Amino acid sequence: MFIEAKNLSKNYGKQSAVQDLNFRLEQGQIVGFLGPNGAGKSTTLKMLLGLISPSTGSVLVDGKDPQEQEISLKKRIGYLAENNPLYPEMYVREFLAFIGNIHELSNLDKRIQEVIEWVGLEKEAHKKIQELSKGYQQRVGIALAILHDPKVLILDEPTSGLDPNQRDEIRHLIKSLQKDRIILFSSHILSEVEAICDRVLLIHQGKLVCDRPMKEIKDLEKFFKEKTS
Ligand SMILES: Nc1ncnc2c1ncn2[C@@H]1O[C@H](COP(=O)(O)OP(=O)(O)OP(=O)(O)O)[C@@H](O)[C@H]1O
Repeated sequence: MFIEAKNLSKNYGKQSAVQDLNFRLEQGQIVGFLGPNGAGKSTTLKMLLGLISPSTGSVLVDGKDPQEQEISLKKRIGYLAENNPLYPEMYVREFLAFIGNIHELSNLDKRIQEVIEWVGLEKEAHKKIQELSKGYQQRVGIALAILHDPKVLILDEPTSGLDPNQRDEIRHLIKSLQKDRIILFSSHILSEVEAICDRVLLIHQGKLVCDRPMKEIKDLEKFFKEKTS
């Protein structure tokens, strides 16, 4: 499986949000997608998911346009949105079952239990989502993203709102999912990107200003500032 952006651009009215991006993502890599506020990260992620269409250029998932094969593609992609939209009135298990049914998963109870343990929600799983702390709500979002065992994980700031211990746990979790998957995640926490990513895509004012292996970048914070100021 691969995801390819080819001359990808998006304008909102007269404003250009993303300009002429080119990159290719392969399985087995965790790729950090970085950039200052307003650089165009969420816009790019939404185009990769087929949620919004490019103004020009294209996204290819296994050589196909995600907008033309929306349902089959959704089965292969897990997405944690930046604002992590959840149903606050639902209980954790009820919510995961609701989503699992949409994905038509078999052995759903077993899978829900597995995912709940995986993201460390055992003690909170009997609660309504609105009763959970921000960090635990974030874990529900991650449980949701991985429930159907997708081959591609797109995570928009997965550790926002988490304390340092929780961040470590989620980091290990993401690492454990690396094999055979494409994982793309955006984060403003550069130490986390340094610890977890194999590769860094850096976007500034809608343009890709770096696509490099993490090991070639000595000090990511310094590098980020040099490229984006
Ligand atoms: N629906 C929209 N309509 C108009 N402009 C938009 C829309 N969504 C994003 N933009 C603009 O496009 C640019 C890129 O925004 P985007 O949300 O992709 O950036 P980002 O890198 O994800 O930022 P952040 O780190 O702050 O979340 C910004 O100037 C933003 O105001």
